[in-house]
Amino acid sequence: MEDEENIEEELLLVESQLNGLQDKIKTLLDQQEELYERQAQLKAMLEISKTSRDASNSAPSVALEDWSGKFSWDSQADDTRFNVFGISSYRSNQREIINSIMSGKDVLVIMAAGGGKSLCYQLPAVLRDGITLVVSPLLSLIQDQVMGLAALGIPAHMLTSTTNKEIEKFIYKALEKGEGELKILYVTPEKISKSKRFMSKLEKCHHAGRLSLVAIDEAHCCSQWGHDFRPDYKNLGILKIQFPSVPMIALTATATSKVQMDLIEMLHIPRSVKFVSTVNRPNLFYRVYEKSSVGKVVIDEIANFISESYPNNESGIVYCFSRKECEQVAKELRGRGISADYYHADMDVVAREKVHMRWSKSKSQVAFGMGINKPDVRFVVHHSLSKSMETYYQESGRAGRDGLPSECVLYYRPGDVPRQSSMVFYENCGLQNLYDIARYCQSKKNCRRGAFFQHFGEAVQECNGMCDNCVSSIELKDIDATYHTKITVSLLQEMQQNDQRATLLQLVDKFKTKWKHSGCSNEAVDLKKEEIEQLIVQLILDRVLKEEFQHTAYTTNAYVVLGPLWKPALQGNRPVKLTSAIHSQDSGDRFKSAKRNQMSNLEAKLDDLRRTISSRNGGIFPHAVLSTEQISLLNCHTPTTIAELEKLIGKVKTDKYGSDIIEVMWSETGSGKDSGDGAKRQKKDKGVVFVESGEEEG
Ligand SMILES: Nc1ncnc2c1ncn2[C@@H]1O[C@H](COP(=O)(O)OP(=O)(O)OP(=O)(O)O)[C@@H](O)[C@H]1O
Ligand SMILES: [Mg+2]
Repeated sequence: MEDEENIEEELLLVESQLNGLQDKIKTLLDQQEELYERQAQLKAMLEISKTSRDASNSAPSVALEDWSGKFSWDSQADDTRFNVFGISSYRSNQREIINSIMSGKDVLVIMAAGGGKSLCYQLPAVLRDGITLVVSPLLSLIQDQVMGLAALGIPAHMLTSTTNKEIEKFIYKALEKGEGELKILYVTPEKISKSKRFMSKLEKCHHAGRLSLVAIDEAHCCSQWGHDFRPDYKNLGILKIQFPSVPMIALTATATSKVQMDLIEMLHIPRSVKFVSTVNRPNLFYRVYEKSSVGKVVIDEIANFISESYPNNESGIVYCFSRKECEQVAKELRGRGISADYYHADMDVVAREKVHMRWSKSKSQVAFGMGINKPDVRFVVHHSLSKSMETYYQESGRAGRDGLPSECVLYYRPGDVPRQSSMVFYENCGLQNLYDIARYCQSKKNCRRGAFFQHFGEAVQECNGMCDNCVSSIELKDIDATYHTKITVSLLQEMQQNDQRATLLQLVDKFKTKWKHSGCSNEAVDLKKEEIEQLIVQLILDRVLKEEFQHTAYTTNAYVVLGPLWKPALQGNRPVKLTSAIHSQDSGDRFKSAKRNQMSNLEAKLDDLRRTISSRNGGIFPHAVLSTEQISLLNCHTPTTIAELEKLIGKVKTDKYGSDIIEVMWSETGSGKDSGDGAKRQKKDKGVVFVESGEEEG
């Protein structure tokens, strides 16, 4: 009997030790996974650095070459740039890239969206004799390019599944026999990997010395480490093998060192000359809005945002989670008077072309979907978060490709994270990538631009007040959520012991019930539903919790379970902080819409001022000088000193525009250094009437 008790006691002890050990193993496995990841990155970086060193050793001309020097084609290139493309000067790296291509080198170009990659292969295509082959992943992108080139009078065609027989015949003749006028031929990667007929025509073209250049656009699609892997891109290596003497240019807006390494290897261009430009898009204003859990409210907010900020039919794109959602949101926006068209790559050709044309010609304001190429897109709205920072960078980067100020707005709610995670968890690094962008969205303090620099491993540059967090006037506070975390973890622990699971939203409900029962005697603050969601996602990002997936016949469900670091969180050893806005976004927006169309004199003057400053600063976004919310705030609080102003609009803007703003404030409110003047004071008193301060005072 006693023996049995002893055994049972020891059994319990062993079991609890085993549990502890299993947790440690889990943590170690997670660490191992991270280290493997880092190991792969470092290996890739080492390899790239070796490759470029080998390349420069074996071909010293590459290292010695000055790509910005003088070349025999200079005057012809300048003439084509100006007279054909209508471009008055090169942007950063364009000339060097064109020169290296013209010298017959293979080239790898990493240049931000809208940086001007197309010119880098289109100009050499025009200058060199023969036909340039361009591989591009999306029909819509190809259509845009071909349309654009046609407008410039450059003979360009595309050969895709939608090309009619007659044009196909024309293209094949041009390739095979050099008949007809063809300078640039666009194809999708499937043509290279799947059409033997096409490849044999291309071979003939090359054999006759008429294949002048091969360009691989959106080259990141080659790499499964990239955000947009396309299996057919993997087969493009064949091009360099079959046409070794033809220069190849691979272009992308984003490539981590790992992806660069992959590209060089897969495309067989180890000696390529590499040009890397900054990822910074200084003309884009980035912001994240809190997204309501009520679908209709979100649509109202988007509709308000568009009609208020872009009343003159300026073009924009809205990205949604799924095609179905695109269709729905487009319909609802139309119902609210916004001319919105729904557009995606799989639509039937005629319908797609119609939509595309309407939008390109600015007959409709908003387009939905992907891969649309219009330089004067003034805003890109994300109805829900993208699946990675790279994807977001690329999609939001469709705004302002003409270099003019534009805006990128993402509507975020934590509940959208599991929607995405159940789609991406099976992808290579899918969850890790998603959590990176979730971190971007959850942050209320960090510079949005800084997040891009960090993600792409680039030195930080000035944001210049071009993101919400850098210019925010919303007061933030840190809530101590250590106790809430304990409750969440113990809740999940109990559930897991009973073999139960909960989705994020179910967990929020369970949390609320448990919170009520816990008596609230604790000093911890009561969290709003949105804050609980935010906390749970933060705990997932901090690995206190994690997501687990279960497949059913129709769908994949994401559940929240204990993560590797749940124990210290349960013991309260690691304080958890949640950043919260004292004034919620919502009330700010309500404030804004209440003031809409009722601009006071002061607001009108501040609006003028922001336009003057923006044009004085080379056309930066007026919104970036002072947002409409900030104008309302100034109107309300009428600051008359720099110190007061700084409290309302932050340091960066005050340093830059403070004296101008204060001047307007003084002129309108009659306040200022010399406000001892009775008449001015009287004017100020009048100005204050609308905030009813007189009544309060009296
Ligand atoms: N040197 C230049 N001066 C003025 N405008 C330019 C110059 N080079 C390109 N552009 C314009 O910039 C816009 C974007 O160019 P392009 O489409 O080549 O960008 P991209 O780098 O391919 O971007 P993405 O990654 O989005 O495809 C186009 O409207 C183009 O005409
Ligand atoms: Mg491009």
